[in-house]
Amino acid sequence: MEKVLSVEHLQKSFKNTKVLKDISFDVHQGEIMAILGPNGAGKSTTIRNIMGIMYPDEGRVTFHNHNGDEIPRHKIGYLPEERGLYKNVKVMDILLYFANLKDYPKEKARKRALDYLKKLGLEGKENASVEELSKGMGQKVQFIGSIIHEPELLILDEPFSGLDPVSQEIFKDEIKNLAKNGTAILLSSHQMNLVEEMCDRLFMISKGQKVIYGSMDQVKAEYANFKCTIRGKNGQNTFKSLPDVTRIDQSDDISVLYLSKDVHVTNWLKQLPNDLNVQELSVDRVSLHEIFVDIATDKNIAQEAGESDA
Ligand SMILES: Nc1ncnc2c1ncn2[C@@H]1O[C@H](COP(=O)(O)OP(=O)(O)OP(=O)(O)O)[C@@H](O)[C@H]1O
Repeated sequence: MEKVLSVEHLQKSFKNTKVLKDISFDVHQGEIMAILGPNGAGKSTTIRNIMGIMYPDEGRVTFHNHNGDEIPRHKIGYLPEERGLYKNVKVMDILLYFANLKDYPKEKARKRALDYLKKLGLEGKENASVEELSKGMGQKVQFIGSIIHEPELLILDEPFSGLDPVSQEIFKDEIKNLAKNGTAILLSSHQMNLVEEMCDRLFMISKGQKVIYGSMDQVKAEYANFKCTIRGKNGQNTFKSLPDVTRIDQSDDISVLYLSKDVHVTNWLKQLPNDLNVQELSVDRVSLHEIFVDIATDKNIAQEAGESDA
């Protein structure tokens, strides 16, 4: 698929602190690319540099063949982390205002607005004033505002925050639909389960630096080793002679054994000691959530596994 956005070697400092250190990634047509990282990692700063809200000290942002101020911003949709809509304005008026800012035809925008209000469970709210809406409803309206003009690239900074689980699912499906229809999507989110379900590729950043970059499948193959969870009364010594165990977490009667990368699971299971107390046993892949927590807490799964590059 065609490359829509390219971020190359971005560097940015605030006062004397470097918050972006050589950030590079691409977003392609029709894909959902996640930008992930702990609080303060530099996600929003990266996004603000892409949007031209601030400028990088080094590096460049390219949208199709355009750089810097030449980028046609009306072809980009943006849901910022900071939410806010004018309070005493009708929902439809504010959506038409967003469309107008992007030079999008008014009648087409009205039709799209009504369609999306319906899809997002806000049918009949077009004449409500924004101040009558709940926080989640307001967020839905702001989301519609970011896509009303059929952008080629959609940047969503924490789109799920503050939404109930049902609304999160609706947003997730809608974002997937947009990608299916060709929109390139860059998504920042802390909801790892949703990211894991919906994203094609991910870029993980920690302390302003790349830690992981690759397709979801590559990342899983590279970092999501197996773990074996055993419920039963077992001491640390029980597992001492077991091969291919990189870490053991034990609390009460639960032991979680993290297995090394290329372990053959069935062969490994055969080596469990005979005197093991097993009430329950499961073998699973480490989730994206666990990979994230390890990186954020400097346990460094990523460094152990080696870096993936897309
Ligand atoms: N305008 C600014 N002036 C000074 N420092 C800033 C500014 N904006 C961001 N920072 C700093 O840059 C770093 C990265 O912040 P950023 O908002 O990009 O992180 P983030 O990954 O989006 O975090 P979060 O998940 O908490 O939203 C932080 O240390 C933050 O304090």
